[in-house]
Amino acid sequence: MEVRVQNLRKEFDRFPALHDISLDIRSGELIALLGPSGSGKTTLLRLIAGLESPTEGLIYFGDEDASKKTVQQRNIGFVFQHYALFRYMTVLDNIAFGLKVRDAARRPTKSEIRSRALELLDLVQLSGLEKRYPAQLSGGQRQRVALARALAVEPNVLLLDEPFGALDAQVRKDLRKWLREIHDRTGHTTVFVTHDQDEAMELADRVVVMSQGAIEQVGTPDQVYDNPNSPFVFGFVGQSNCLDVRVAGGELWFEDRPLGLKADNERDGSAQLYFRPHDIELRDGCGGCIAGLLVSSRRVAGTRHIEVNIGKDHPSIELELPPEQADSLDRNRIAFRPKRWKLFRNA
Ligand SMILES: Nc1ncnc2c1ncn2[C@@H]1O[C@H](COP(=O)(O)OP(=O)(O)OP(=O)(O)O)[C@@H](O)[C@H]1O
Repeated sequence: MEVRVQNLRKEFDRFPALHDISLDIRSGELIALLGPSGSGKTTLLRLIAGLESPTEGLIYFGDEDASKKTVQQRNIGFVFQHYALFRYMTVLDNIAFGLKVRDAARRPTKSEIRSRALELLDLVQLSGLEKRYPAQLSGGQRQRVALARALAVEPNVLLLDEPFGALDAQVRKDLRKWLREIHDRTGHTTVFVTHDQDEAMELADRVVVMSQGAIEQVGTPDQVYDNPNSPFVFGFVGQSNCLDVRVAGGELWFEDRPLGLKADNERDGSAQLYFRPHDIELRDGCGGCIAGLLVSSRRVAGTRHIEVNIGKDHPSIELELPPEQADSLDRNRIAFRPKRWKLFRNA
């Protein structure tokens, strides 16, 4: 189901947790709400669910105004980071719970409930564990059961709040892939909260980047990574370097040197140059480059990350290079120039 959020504002005791949020979530879409702690992700999720009511604004489910509807009326499926399963119920009973407690008119028969729960258990790849109790499962298995339980009621919208947040890195990675597969099979409109950019980029159809109670950018993972629309998004989604530069005569200058980078349509004045650690080219001589000393070097998977000191008045720069290229550098003089970059003007 399509969900539309219109001009939402939420205050807690006059503290504005969300300012004027508008967002259209398409039917069947998997959307990630991504942002640092306190940016308002969970508050937005709880407003969509009906667990909080907005101070101002509307929420539509399809064409219906759902703003005044209860959680039950909205028919939401939830998975939280620490959403404890019912400890004294078996896995199968946990999954069946939402169907069992339906009012008599909408409740399927006992055998229909059982077969639906078994189907879901199979979907989340836990067949055979139906008689276990939550304490007899791993953390990852518990979250799979929680997802099966949320799906049992055929929710209009599935809301996931850091569902893998408490799990270790490898399990998280596996579950991410698995969740994407389940989503592709079941097609529920899904909103997923995370502060982990890798998780958002890998899983979501679109990413909503939030900061301080507002939406900074909405786009596909490629759009927000390749074309961030603010310094915040550039810095939050992926690694970045930032350098104070000057625009003069359609060119970029760093201190007293031109960088050999054109800024044709920019007015003269100061600006911030953002670029990714791997989007650079090494230079031999320094006609148009940034130069500095190698401070440290560390291996990260297939690349080497090197830190370059470019002068005491500037933050150090991080570059990402193939190990063989990094190892052949003269540590006393690393010269480079961004290949892809973006300029943000100082106000
Ligand atoms: N019930 C509440 N009462 C008062 N303030 C609240 C309440 N819930 C949230 N806030 C405040 O609203 C802001 C947004 O909180 P929210 O939990 O939505 O952020 P978040 O992005 O989900 O953060 P995290 O990643 O840490 O969970 C925070 O400043 C928080 O302190």
